[in-house]
Amino acid sequence: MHMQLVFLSALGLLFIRLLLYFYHLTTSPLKDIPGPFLARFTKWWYFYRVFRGHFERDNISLHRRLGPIVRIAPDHYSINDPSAIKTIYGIGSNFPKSDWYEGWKHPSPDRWTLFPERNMKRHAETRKRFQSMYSMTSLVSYEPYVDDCADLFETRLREFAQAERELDIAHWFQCYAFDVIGHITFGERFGFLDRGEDINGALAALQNTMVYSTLIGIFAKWHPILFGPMSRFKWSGAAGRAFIMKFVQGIISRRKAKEPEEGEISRDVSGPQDFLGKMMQAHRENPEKVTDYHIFMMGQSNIIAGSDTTSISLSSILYYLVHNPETMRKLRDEIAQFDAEGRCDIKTTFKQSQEMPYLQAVIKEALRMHSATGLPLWRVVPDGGSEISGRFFPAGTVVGVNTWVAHYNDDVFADAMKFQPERWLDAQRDPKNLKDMEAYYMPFGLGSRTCLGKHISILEMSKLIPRVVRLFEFQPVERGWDTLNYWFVKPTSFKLRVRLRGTDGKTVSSDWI
Ligand code: HEM
Repeated sequence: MHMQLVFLSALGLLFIRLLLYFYHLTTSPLKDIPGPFLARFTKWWYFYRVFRGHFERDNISLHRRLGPIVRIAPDHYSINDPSAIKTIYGIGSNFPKSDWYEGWKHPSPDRWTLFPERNMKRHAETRKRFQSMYSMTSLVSYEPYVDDCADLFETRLREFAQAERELDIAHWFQCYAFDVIGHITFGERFGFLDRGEDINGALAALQNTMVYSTLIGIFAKWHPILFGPMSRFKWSGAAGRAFIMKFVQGIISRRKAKEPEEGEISRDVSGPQDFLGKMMQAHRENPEKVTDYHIFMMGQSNIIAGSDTTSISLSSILYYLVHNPETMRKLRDEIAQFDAEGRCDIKTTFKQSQEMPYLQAVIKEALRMHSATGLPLWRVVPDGGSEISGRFFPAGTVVGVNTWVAHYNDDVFADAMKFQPERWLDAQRDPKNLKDMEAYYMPFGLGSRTCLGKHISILEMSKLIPRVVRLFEFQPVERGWDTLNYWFVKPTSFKLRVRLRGTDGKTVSSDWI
């Protein structure tokens, strides 16, 4: 009898829920917005599509078929309209990140981090406190660390060239990006470039974290329930996050143990100074403003947000160069010309790289064609609702623009499927076109949540690309590549043959044997 009562109450509750659900469905002002049939009722459609690992393609094709606003899940709308950018992401827009970002943090409220932070006040305060460490003027203090890693990267490529062995350059870019971010953040390289292997399983741990966070975020309520039990399994993304946290804590403790006394600290700000050094100095000066938790949290953010993103972007730049020989030729011509004028060293300085228009256009266009992140940047419509793309969206609706959808919009980027660095140079003569493209160009996100490490990643890319392109020739082993999108759209492999171009870095060698 007792069991029967429980069963009937559960059934009753389910029925009421279904009724409310259908009431919402039929009265919603957004009910006529098109989308896959299942997406009207459940998030499982979105989950399944993301799980397959190619959501950027699904998202583009949905918009091509169904127009600028598409339903992806109940109350979740993907937008493809340049006019929506300012409303959703503009500074002061007040659209917080959605609960999808919950999956990117430890479930404990005390263990918040910057990237998934949904409390807009705490986010703004924290960001303001640390943004000078990521500024253009700070880059000078990080440049020697990048040079160190670029030296090692060059050595590894020379070895592959000499041994006439093909290499997975996506993997080596990952080694480079990890070592650079380790060096810049903690003053020590992790050693990936020395060994070329996944030391202590850190790369795998990060990848597992990506998959876990991307998927669990879709059903964010499950994250606090599943995180604990799943952390026990080494292969799981939850364990991956725990691994990275321990890894970062370990480095910080080692560094603290080595830290000199207050009086011994060098105040030479013109020399290289890593992130941790800067943070620890700020902590000593004002321990309440820069706490131990801040030091840990920002260090961890750099590793998670700044390694794969940069390596994917480097792969993308080289991918489009090796598949577009004419672009490669033009880039080499620019490098040779700047070299002849004494304006481009082998270890290209950041300043020199910024003066090379074709190099910058190549980087920009490659990041348009293949952006590191490939899911909509979900935000919640604030109180009072909002008009987006000619429709009124009630408060609480989740809306987002996917970088890939924006970048493949033919109205903004003519012939968007085509890799054309020249579009950025030609647009200099057409300010309206340039303004439109810039406004819908978002590889680093937008507005108050735009990438904090953007300048650092541009430093890493701008220095390495001219160096390898002038010293080496590359031949792709296969045309095209495969990618997997678990938030980061990662190439699964990118195999190349590599050959030295000649000691002067100018000789173009004969055909591949
Ligand atoms: C080419 C390389 C990179 C790309 C394409 C990239 C892309 C992005 C994007 C798209 C966002 C915004 C995500 C959103 O709105 O949901 C973001 C945020 C962020 N990125 Fe990057 N990133 C790169 C490199 C880096 C590096 C090197 C660092 C650190 C040194 C970094 C640190 C961060 C942080 C801390 C945030 C969160 C900012 C906030 O919420 O205020 N990123 N990045």
